[in-house]
Amino acid sequence: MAVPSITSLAPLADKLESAKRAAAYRAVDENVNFQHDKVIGIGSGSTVVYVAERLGQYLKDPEYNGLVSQFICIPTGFQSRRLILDNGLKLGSIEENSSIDVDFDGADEIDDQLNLIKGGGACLFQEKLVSTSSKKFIVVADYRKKAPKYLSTNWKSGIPIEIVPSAYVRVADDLKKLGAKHVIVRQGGSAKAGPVVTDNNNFLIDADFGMLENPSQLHDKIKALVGVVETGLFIDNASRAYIGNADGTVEVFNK
Ligand SMILES: O=C[C@H](O)[C@H](O)[C@H](O)COP(=O)(O)O
Repeated sequence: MAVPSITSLAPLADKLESAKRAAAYRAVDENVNFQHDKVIGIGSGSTVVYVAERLGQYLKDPEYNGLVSQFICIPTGFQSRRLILDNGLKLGSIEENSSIDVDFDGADEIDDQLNLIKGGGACLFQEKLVSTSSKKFIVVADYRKKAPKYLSTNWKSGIPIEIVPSAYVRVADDLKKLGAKHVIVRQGGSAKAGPVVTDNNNFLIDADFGMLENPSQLHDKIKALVGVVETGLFIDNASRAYIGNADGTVEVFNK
């Protein structure tokens, strides 16, 4: 079956989903070099679902099947592993593929320099490992994610920070000393009594520092704290961002 053209797609019932799909499909169409790319990173979240879906459509197209069936897809967590398998793509590991041709991932917020907040879905460490191992890192997101200028303008729940569980009190205290106004250990809510446990068996802290004029400096300070595994600030990492709008149009921002 030939890959459906973007212009022929029927709109989805939910406009937000249409926006995510439009961004993801176009990002795949414009950033996978089917002749040369061999290793593809597949991130986490609700937008990247459509990236895997689009690659699955290419896999079913006889014109691309021979190439896409040879792609090795590197996941960023449990959900993304399932996305790869459910779309018939070949699952690989970063241990065997430490250089990735192109990585696609979502974001919680994107500033005007293409710095990101990520980790709203608790997947930030593996996402950073994969995105910083990629020659191109393409962000896919819907219209709610673009900050007018600075990070933490729209994303109000704080910077996600993955930490070693035994260090949670110490890291929380140190974050307050760095200026965090509000610090919480993320809880599982009705789905789990107690803290969220990441795919790496760690905890997450969400630390609210207000609007971020210098996210790079803050990232460095947080990263230096004992007990911090990684921060959800992705600095100077993304190559390009595809932002889907409710009307199905997509805006493209380059680094
Ligand atoms: O931990 C989750 C990831 O960083 C996601 O990529 C991020 O939360 C964006 O997810 P969504 O595409 O669902 O907005």
